[in-house]
Amino acid sequence: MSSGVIATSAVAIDDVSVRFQSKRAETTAIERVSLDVAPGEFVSIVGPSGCGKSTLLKLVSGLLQPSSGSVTLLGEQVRGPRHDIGFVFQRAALLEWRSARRNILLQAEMRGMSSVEAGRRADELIEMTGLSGFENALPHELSGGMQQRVALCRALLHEPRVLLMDEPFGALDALTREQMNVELHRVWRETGTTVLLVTHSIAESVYLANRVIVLTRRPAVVKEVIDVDLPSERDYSATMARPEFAAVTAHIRELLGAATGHD
Ligand SMILES: Nc1ncnc2c1ncn2[C@@H]1O[C@H](COP(=O)(O)OP(=O)(O)OP(=O)(O)O)[C@@H](O)[C@H]1O
Repeated sequence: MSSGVIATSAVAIDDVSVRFQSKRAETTAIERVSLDVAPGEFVSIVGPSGCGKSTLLKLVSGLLQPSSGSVTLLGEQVRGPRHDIGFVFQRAALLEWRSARRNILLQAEMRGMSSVEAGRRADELIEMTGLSGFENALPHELSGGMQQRVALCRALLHEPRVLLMDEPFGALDALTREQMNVELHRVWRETGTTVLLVTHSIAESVYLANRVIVLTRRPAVVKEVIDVDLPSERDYSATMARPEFAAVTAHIRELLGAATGHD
């Protein structure tokens, strides 16, 4: 940490606004949003389409600078692209000519990691995400869920303390998505990584998170922050059947209904 200050938050978004300027108009995507994410926390972000969720992740990764306010990642103000994070997008974006394992190892090559250490870590992640036996398969030989697992392994290879996920399971069928939720939850518990997840699925947002941030329609402001009071070990079916789960998801649905103005 350059400032010598001990970071109490993994991510601190402080009074951030984002305005996009074009020749035709100015769009305010985010309006005075503040959010603190503790180390090791799993935070889901939900909100109406186009409200500014991806913009929020871009701010944290340093791909975008706020118009006002500040973003701090691991104790350092974000002033440009940060390479000490992991990022998983909706599309796995794998290199078609490289095997699953070599796609994962791409991360190490780009970072100049020791190949022995990277290989050890890749094998550990392959095992953790159930990809064993498919290390040498090419992307077109993998299912959509498997491709996303490879993308997850690639994002975790350098053991980032913060993982950003932008609708990572949006292109998967419902059943595969549930399986990926269970796996992601387990991987998160095993790695202790701080996760910020943008999702359109209310069930996913609640099943995975310690907290759910509900944003309003654009310009996004924080409508409500919901603490998820569920056991940290979460069997999927048992969690879905819990009355607290039903109550929280119903509450979020209501908030989003109000947020989109269709109420
Ligand atoms: N580079 C940009 N230039 C101009 N406007 C932008 C830019 N990036 C995003 N926007 C606008 O900012 C708003 C928020 O976009 P963003 O992608 O963050 O929304 P989102 O909540 O992630 O959407 P979705 O849920 O549909 O993926 C939208 O109105 C979008 O058109």
